[in-house]
Amino acid sequence: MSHAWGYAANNGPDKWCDNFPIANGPRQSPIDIVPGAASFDAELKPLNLKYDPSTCLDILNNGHSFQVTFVDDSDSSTLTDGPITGTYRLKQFHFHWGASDDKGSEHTVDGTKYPAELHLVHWNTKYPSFGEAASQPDGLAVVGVFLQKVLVTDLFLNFSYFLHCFQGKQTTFANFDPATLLPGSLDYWTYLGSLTTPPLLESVTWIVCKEPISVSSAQMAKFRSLLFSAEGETECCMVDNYRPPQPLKGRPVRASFK
Ligand SMILES: NS(=O)(=O)c1ccc2c(c1)[C@H]1CCC[C@H]1[C@@H](c1ccc(O)cc1Cl)N2
Ligand SMILES: [Zn+2]
Repeated sequence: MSHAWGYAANNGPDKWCDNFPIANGPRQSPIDIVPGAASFDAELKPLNLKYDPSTCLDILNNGHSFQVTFVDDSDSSTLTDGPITGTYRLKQFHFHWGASDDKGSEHTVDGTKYPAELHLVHWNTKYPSFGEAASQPDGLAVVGVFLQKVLVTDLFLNFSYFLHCFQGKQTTFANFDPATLLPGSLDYWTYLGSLTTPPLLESVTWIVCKEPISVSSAQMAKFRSLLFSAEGETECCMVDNYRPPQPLKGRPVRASFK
């Protein structure tokens, strides 16, 4: 088994460089987005997200987050336009969140942390597979969406029923439409970065939506009831599974909106 990285003091983000030296690379993610320093680029196209709910496969607690995986052997669920060229296929989505509402997102906006962040992971179909694309500088495109706390929301994250999922637990999960997780406006910031967890590969075109989606405290509580630990291990709640912002190192951040 490769290195047991995690988010604890002994194996968390400050230690990842020991086994993954790219952690100190030139295009690491996440970053703090400073809207005032982003440049509006009129050439940026609107995002074109076409998701087919029937391609939803399963939901898995992978020990770092829970991810909903999609069938990606055809162009059923794709991302096109936006800052990218070509067609990227949806592979999975997952979240990062905090132990309390004052933290949890990976990207921050003028230093502001949101309680959680959704990542919709897509891979460039000019490569034969996700794994191959993940090692290419233009291989992946991840759409990031901030979650903000509201007292009452109609957003029902209907995968919450799987709740007490220990690490490695998997269950079938059909017909979930990820489009229900997108904000009303698809205005975005974009920059070249990396995976935010090991192997921290510098293969991601990041597309971070300006508008958050709403999540209730009940739904946040459900996220926080998940476990990092496997069955039989000492229970360890899955919280604070976020990497803090990394140095921009001179990278431009473009905005699709004025
Ligand atoms: N936060 S994030 O959006 O930057 C993000 C996006 C995709 C992936 C990761 C993190 C990490 C998380 C666990 C696996 C690893 C990666 C992967 C999966 C399976 C593989 O075969 C290879 C790799 Cl690299 N997938
Ligand atoms: Zn992520």
